[in-house]
Amino acid sequence: MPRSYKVKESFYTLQGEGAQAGRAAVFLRFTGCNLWSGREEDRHAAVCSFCDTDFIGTDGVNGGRYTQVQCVDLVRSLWPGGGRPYVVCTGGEPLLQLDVPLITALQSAGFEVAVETNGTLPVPPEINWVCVSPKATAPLAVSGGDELKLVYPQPEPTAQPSAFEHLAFTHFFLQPKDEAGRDNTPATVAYCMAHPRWRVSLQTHKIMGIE
Ligand SMILES: C[S@@+](CC[C@H](N)C(=O)[O-])C[C@H]1O[C@@H](n2cnc3c(N)ncnc32)[C@H](O)[C@@H]1O
Ligand SMILES: Nc1nc2[nH]cc(C(=O)O)c2c(=O)[nH]1
Ligand code: SF4
Ligand SMILES: [Mg+2]
Repeated sequence: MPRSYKVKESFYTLQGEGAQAGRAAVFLRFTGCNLWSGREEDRHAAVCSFCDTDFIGTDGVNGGRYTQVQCVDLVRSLWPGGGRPYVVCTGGEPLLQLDVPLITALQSAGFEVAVETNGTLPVPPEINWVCVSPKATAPLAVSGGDELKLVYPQPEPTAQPSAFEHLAFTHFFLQPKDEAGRDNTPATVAYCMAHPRWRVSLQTHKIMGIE
């Protein structure tokens, strides 16, 4: 039996965040995370308590249990043709499942492979674009990549922007934490203006009303 991947959902949209914002991409959202069960009743006790995503189960659009071949076929079927085929692997925590055979199979199908990770797991060097988003007290297992995208603010001393500036990332972004009853954009703008190595990343898909 070939191994199977649990996929919550997969869809074609524009990357909303970070240095690739505005770029067409197939999103491949894997089920499950190591920093939160995904259940609301566990949120208050989770290491990562502000997640904006449902990553439980396989019931989303194009969700299911897929072999490597089926996964690649799904991603390929969602790309419209032309351009620079791009797949963003996210979750949940994609590196609980995304492995080198799937990465290289996606690349053989013509895709550049990006990952959105919380940085607690080793990142296969084969990945073309690495976005790390550190969380609260979760120990970082990653020392570099293409972009570090920190949700801001987070109260923990271990999650302050200054704790990451020594790392080997090309881009350093602060992304306003989306939370009910509070707009974190002004504080994010103020921090970036006072500390110019940081840039603001807005969740532009939410502004545009797309997935
Ligand atoms: C849902 S996570 C999945 C990937 C991975 N588990 C991670 O945390 O990077 C995708 C991106 O959304 C960001 N994110 C999650 N909740 C957010 C929120 N409430 N406000 C702003 N960004 C958020 C994460 O930091 C991450 O950059
Ligand atoms: N459009 C769009 N861009 C995104 N960038 C990162 C996302 C994620 O949930 O990982 C995301 C997402 O969910 N939608
Ligand atoms: S690490 Fe990522 S997927 Fe997991 S709970 Fe936090 S934001 Fe959500
Ligand atoms: Mg999202």
